[in-house]
Amino acid sequence: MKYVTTKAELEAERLNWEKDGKTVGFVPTMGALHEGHLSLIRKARTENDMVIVSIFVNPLQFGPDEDYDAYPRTIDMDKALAEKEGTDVLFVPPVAEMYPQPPYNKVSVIKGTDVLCGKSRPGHFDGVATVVLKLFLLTRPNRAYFGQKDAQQVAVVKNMVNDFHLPVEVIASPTIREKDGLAMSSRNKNLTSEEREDATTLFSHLKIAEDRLRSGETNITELEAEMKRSLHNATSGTVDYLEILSFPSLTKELKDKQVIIAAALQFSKARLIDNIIIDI
Ligand SMILES: Nc1ncnc2c1ncn2[C@@H]1O[C@H](COP(=O)(O)OP(=O)(O)OP(=O)(O)O)[C@@H](O)[C@H]1O
Ligand SMILES: CC(C)(CO)[C@@H](O)C(=O)[O-]
Ligand code: BAL
Repeated sequence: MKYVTTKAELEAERLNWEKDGKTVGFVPTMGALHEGHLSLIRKARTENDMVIVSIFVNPLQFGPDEDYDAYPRTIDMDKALAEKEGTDVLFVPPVAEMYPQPPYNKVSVIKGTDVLCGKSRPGHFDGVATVVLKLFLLTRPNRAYFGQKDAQQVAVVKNMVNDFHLPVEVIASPTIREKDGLAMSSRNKNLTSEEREDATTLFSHLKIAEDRLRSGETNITELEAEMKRSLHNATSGTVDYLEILSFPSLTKELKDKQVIIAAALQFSKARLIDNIIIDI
């Protein structure tokens, strides 16, 4: 595995592969790798000749009171894990390599960003779209792999790719969970042991809502309100949102063939999100 930190080093690798007609799979991450990330790398490994993984904690997608500084950083372990999964290039740019000179131009994403995390974290998805576009242009992948845990992110990135005619296939991969159902997330490291125990209630509430929908519940507003109240009572965290929306359009009106039940819980030092997507 090549460990590269500059655009020039990455480009040198990329040009070699281009010359040889190799296909490229790309897995963007913010590091502190876990089985969720590794599942994406494994998928990329089986579907492409070459695999690029990036680790970059992107300041542009964090709000001023968010956890940019406290975000887990475990680069030595990440290098070993990425190498073990057969990554060809691990791209770990310093902030100045991605954002050399302020002020920064940004991509503005307005589709599907007025709900869920987009509503709670203003500007977050502009930051995500900006860095993902830059990373796509640097890595020029045939396929890029994202986790369904961040379902709104997948929808935003797919819309951007579609609207800007970017020549990349965006592939969404299922959420990998701990044995007790908690979605794996780098931020789980920032939970206290009590918070870790009660974090499982996030997924169990999504499951209850799923069961209710599957058994024919049609009063979505009432179901959301009930689930939100119950989640509030079951956790020491603060319920940021629990919403049931059409997927992938993320509208209240259930116009797509799928529905997303999504929730976010804010704990003392970690904000966790999770969702279940079901066919209707
Ligand atoms: N449990 C998971 N299963 C599948 N994919 C995941 C999982 N967790 C993260 N991913 C995906 O890995 C990619 C990189 O995510 P990121 O580095 O932010 O990790 P994270 O664990 O989601 O961290 P965070 O604590 O920020 O939520 C994203 O596409 C994300 O959706
Ligand atoms: C896609 C991403 C790497 C962009 O910074 C990030 O939002 C993430 O890790 O999900
Ligand atoms: N995986 C989501 C990135 C973020 O929360 O900033």
